[in-house]
Amino acid sequence: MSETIVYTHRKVDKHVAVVDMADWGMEDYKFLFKVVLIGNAGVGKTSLVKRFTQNIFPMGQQSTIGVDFMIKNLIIDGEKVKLQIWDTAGQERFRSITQSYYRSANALILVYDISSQATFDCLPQWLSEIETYAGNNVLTYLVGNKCDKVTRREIPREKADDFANRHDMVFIETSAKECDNVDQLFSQIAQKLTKDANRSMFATELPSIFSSGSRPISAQPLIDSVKSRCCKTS
Ligand SMILES: Nc1nc2c(ncn2[C@@H]2O[C@H](COP(=O)(O)OP(=O)(O)OP(=O)(O)O)[C@@H](O)[C@H]2O)c(=O)[nH]1
Repeated sequence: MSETIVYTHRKVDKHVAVVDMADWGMEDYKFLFKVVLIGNAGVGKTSLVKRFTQNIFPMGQQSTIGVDFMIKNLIIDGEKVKLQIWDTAGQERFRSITQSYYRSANALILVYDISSQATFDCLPQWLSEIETYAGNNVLTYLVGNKCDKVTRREIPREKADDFANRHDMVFIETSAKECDNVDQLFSQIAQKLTKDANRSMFATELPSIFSSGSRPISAQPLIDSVKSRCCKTS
């Protein structure tokens, strides 16, 4: 497992910019969110992460061994947010290692390959893994990757959309190769998590530890600590 910090700077839309580490101090951010990618081997998890974090699509990508992680900084509506992106191995033999990363995830990205029926057929198994190992309120996205393979499509978009709706997931199709919807995927997740974390803070009227110069917050422990305080005082 290795931590890689990558330097890129671009604007995704009027709300979100992916920014260079050099612009911030290491501890200078409001929220830290953990995002974990899961799904069968070869669906393109590593390629999605590399496209988002480094804006590259390396040919001949090696299979992931265990887990890998990357950090990316974003500015969401003026707030500094750090995404810790965990890329897990799809191969069955790593399953017991990768399962241990679900619990602390703020968001899960479940990936299949739109040109492979087999990867879509495995989704119920992945959902049962999520149910067993992830937290209750984890934000889950279903991602149909390789949407550039138009003539080899095996899963109609509507079928996947329907599956996602039935299982309370947000659905999006991407192409790591063609850079389709990849920034949108990660920035939508970061925006939703930021909104939810801000809402939780506001609802519980936390003291003003978030004013400038405050220490960074890892979103899940923050929300947990807010909940436990509420219980004590009520
Ligand atoms: N056409 C096309 N090929 C892709 C795309 N994304 C990934 N690939 C290819 O699919 C293969 C597998 O990609 P990976 O990113 O290694 O897949 P993975 O899900 O990380 O695989 P594991 O690490 O084994 O779990 C590679 O040959 C990639 O080049 C895509 O969007 N379009």
